[in-house]
Amino acid sequence: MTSRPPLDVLIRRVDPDVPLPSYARPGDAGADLRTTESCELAPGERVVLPTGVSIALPEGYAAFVHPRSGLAARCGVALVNAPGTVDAGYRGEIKVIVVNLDPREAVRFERFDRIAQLVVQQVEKVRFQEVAELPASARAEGGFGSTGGHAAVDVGSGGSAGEQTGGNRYASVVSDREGQ
Ligand SMILES: O=c1ccn([C@H]2C[C@H](O)[C@@H](COP(=O)(O)OP(=O)(O)OP(=O)(O)O)O2)c(=O)[nH]1
Ligand SMILES: [Mg+2]
Repeated sequence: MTSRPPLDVLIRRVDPDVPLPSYARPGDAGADLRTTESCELAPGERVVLPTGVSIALPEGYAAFVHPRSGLAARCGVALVNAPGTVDAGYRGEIKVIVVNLDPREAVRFERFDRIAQLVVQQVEKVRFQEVAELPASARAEGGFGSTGGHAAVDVGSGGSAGEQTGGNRYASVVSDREGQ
């Protein structure tokens, strides 16, 4: 099997001392990102951590900031927006939005700890072609547990994705409506 040569991605250190993102093992999909700031997160607390690097991806690519499974399993650390999307045109410092989901324990990060991993992928740019009817498919409109295995979520008529029936358990996104 022939493997493709690696893609060259331009990178700039915002923090001159930060180690560059690197793959821990051959075959890894994600290159580990480090934080340049130390911090302590109380249970439930979130923080935006700098990584000390910015990149210039070729057009047609995006980078995705994924959580590290070990941190999630051991400490309950998650990324609020996982996976974070780094656009090809973004030249700012890559940031990581970390949350401590452990109900009891604080979590501490030291400078240069590995906090997330960056997966670079080719992405399609699409042209949306509006039609009155979409072509038929086996799944049709079935979603959210429609194949069984657990109680299907009733999203109701006009309900937003993920809305729970019988309660107001979804967060309002009012502040995001300006851009629509
Ligand atoms: O985990 C992340 C996610 C995003 N970004 C940067 C790169 C990305 O190109 C930019 C914008 O991200 P996104 O499009 O997800 O955020 P938005 O809220 O839609 O902001 P914008 O209005 O700037 O697109 O922020 C990060 O550094 N880390
Ligand atoms: Mg955006």
